Amino acid sequence: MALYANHNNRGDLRIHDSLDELATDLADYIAELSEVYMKERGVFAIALTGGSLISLMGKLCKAPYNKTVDWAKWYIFWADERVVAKNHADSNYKLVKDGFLSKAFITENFRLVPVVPSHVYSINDSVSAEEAANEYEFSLRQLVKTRTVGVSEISDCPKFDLILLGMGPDGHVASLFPNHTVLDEKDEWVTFITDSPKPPPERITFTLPVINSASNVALVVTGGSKAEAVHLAIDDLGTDCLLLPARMVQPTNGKLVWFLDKPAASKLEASQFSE
Ligand SMILES: O=C1O[C@H](COP(=O)(O)O)[C@@H](O)[C@H](O)[C@H]1O
Repeated sequence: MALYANHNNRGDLRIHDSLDELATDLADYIAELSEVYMKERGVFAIALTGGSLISLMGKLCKAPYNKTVDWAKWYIFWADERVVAKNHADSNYKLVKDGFLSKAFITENFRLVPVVPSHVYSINDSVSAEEAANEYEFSLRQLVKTRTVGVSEISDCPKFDLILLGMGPDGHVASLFPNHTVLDEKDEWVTFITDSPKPPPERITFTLPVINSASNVALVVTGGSKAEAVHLAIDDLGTDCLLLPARMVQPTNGKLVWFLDKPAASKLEASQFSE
């Protein structure tokens, strides 16, 4: 049985007994949002990351979602990407392609589920990290102009319908690492780093203003190795943990949801949220 709770100011918590249960809930959540924004805007702009999140999205490629989701209206982006070739084992694009997109094309019944290839916005992997970030931001600016991606009501930032993030045991989200100057970036939408503490070193990443302008942000975090970071990111602990990247995810006009398994949620102070 999943525990659905709301934390005072850190969003909704969905704590699951098993990864299978979490994956079903995540697929339901994404499919529901896809339908909502399809009706509201005619398209669904979703940004993914890499890591363990992608295998947890796998159920979307299976029944009933493979038939109910209107894949042709999806526009897919990356909230962070490693600056490596698209066929490199470290590429977040490759992870999504192998673990999700390629499966979305061929279903159990061998019927096509058409994610339109031109709606898949991967980075240019043949230029420097700086150029790749600039090019990615340029593409985004064109898509915001045409409102394929919405725009924030309070800044010129893109307003993604959904940004799906994982979190590392150090509390990093996308490629925003603890104590890194990238956390202070306020002007750019997409920036780059060349000194990631987690390999590979060169990455591009959405900045916090872009993440926090989204209509919906989901943090999908599993495993006991992340329990301490989950505690620091969610519980009320005074000012000490405010600079943890995951804690800096605070959608201004959007909704934040945490998908956790029990080991990841094991250090949460239950008194701070209501069921
Ligand atoms: O390096 C990265 O790590 C995070 C977390 O990955 P996980 O495997 O611990 O879930 C991921 O969200 C990010 O996209 C990736 O570049």
